[in-house]
Amino acid sequence: MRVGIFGGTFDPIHMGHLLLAQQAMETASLEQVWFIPAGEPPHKQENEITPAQHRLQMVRLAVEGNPRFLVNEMELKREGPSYTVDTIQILKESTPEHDFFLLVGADTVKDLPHWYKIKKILQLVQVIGLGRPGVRAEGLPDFVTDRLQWIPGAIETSISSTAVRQRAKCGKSLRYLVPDPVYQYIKEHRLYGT
Ligand SMILES: Nc1ncnc2c1ncn2[C@@H]1O[C@H](COP(=O)(O)OP(=O)(O)OP(=O)(O)O)[C@@H](O)[C@H]1O
Ligand SMILES: O=C(O)c1ccc[n+]([C@@H]2O[C@H](COP(=O)([O-])O)[C@@H](O)[C@H]2O)c1
Repeated sequence: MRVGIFGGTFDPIHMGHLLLAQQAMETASLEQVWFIPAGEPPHKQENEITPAQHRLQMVRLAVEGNPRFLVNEMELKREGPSYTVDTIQILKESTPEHDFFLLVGADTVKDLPHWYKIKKILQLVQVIGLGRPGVRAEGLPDFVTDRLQWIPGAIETSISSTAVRQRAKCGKSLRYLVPDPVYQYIKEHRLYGT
C-alpha cells in the first residue's frame, strides 16, 4: 500500500494540515495518510508546546470520519527527540509491504537539509511538498530536489498553528480554521487562552 506519513507538532491541527494531506494523497495516489504527532519536535522549544495528550486528541478529532486518514502514536511513546529517520526506519521494518511518502509544507522543505540523517531519510522515502504562501524553498541541494515532488496546481493556504493560537488568545473565532470538533475541544479545555 502507498502510505503518506505526515508528522507535525499539530499545536493545534488546522485546515492547512488537512488540505496538505488531501492534496498529497491525490498527487501521489496514496491509499492512506498517517498523521504522526511529534512527542518532542526536534526544532521546537519543548516548554512552549501543549501537552501531548491534547495535541493527540485534536488530531484524532480532526481525522474522525475519514477512513483514509489515520493517527499513529509511535512518536508520543518514544523517549527523546522525535527524529523522523527513526520513525521511518521503524515503519519500514515493521511494515515492509508499504511504500512510504513523507508529506511536508514548504517551510519544512527548506529546513530538510538540516534534519538529522536527512540523506538516509531520502534514501528511504520520497517527499511530497505543499507550498505555503510567502515561503520560497529555493537553492535546495540536489539530494533533496531529486527526491522531492511539489503538488501541482495545489491550493495553498497561509493558515498556521501560530496564527490559530494568536487568534485564540485575542478572543477571535477559530471557526473555518480548524475542524469544528477541534474548536469545541479547544474551548472545553481552555487551550491557547480561550
Ligand atoms: N498552511 C500550510 N500549508 C502547507 N503546509 C503546512 C501548513 N501548515 C503546516 N504545514 C506543514 O505541516 C507540518 C506540520 O506543521 P506544524 O504542526 O509545525 O504546523 P505549523 O502551522 O507550521 O505550526 P507553527 O505555526 O506552530 O510552527 C509541516 O510540514 C508544515 O510545513
Ligand atoms: O528528524 C529531524 O531532524 C526533524 C527536524 C525537524 C522536524 N522534524 C519533523 O518534522 C515534522 C514537522 O515539524 P514541526 O516542528 O514543523 O512541527 C515533525 O514530525 C518533526 O518531528 C524532524
